[in-house]
Amino acid sequence: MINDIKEVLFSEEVLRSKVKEMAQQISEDYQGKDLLLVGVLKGANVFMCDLMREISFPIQIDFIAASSYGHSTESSGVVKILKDLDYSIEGRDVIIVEDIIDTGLTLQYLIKNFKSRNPRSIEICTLLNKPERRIANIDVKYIGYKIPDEFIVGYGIDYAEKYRNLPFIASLKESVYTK
Ligand SMILES: O=P(O)(O)OC[C@H]1O[C@H](OP(=O)(O)OP(=O)(O)O)[C@H](O)[C@@H]1O
Ligand code: HPA
Ligand SMILES: [Mg+2]
Repeated sequence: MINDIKEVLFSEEVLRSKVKEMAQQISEDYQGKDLLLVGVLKGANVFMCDLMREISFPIQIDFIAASSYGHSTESSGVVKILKDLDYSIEGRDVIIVEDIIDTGLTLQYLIKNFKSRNPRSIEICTLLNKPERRIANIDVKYIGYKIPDEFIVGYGIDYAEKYRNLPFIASLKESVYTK
């Protein structure tokens, strides 16, 4: 697995302190509110688990599973919902938690879908933002890092369903996905 890595972009230690900082900001902004964090599976799984444990008051969580990349490094442009939310978000203060925003097509679809369910408020929190490839314009309140236009893996993020279990975030050697 390590032989497939081009460069480590964010180590475990660096991620830990960034996630803590993001959770502290959310804790300040949402203190006294009835916050629901919605993780977008599968990619946001690891980030969501670390983020929620650094939030300083009781929150609720839910997950939606959405996929548009499949086994490719390019978005198919079609967002498939593989698992919907378990609970209603009507009247709730919702933060959608994403691992990465690339073209923005996944979030464009999810935000439209969520808004039709009448939440009280809806904001976005993403660990990574890759603005160079953006197709859909998304308003993002919480961003961990801006990253260059490279295909990355680790900390929940996959290529062809693999590498999610790397504890750090890294770029992948092009030979891995061009062969
Ligand atoms: O901004 P976009 O171009 O839409 O890309 C971002 C989305 O792509 C990835 O999901 P993917 O479809 O790979 O599903 P996964 O989370 O199960 O890996 C990632 O987790 C985001 O949800
Ligand atoms: O760079 C990426 N890596 C993995 N999955 C992704 N989904 C959107 N962008 C990426
Ligand atoms: Mg993926």
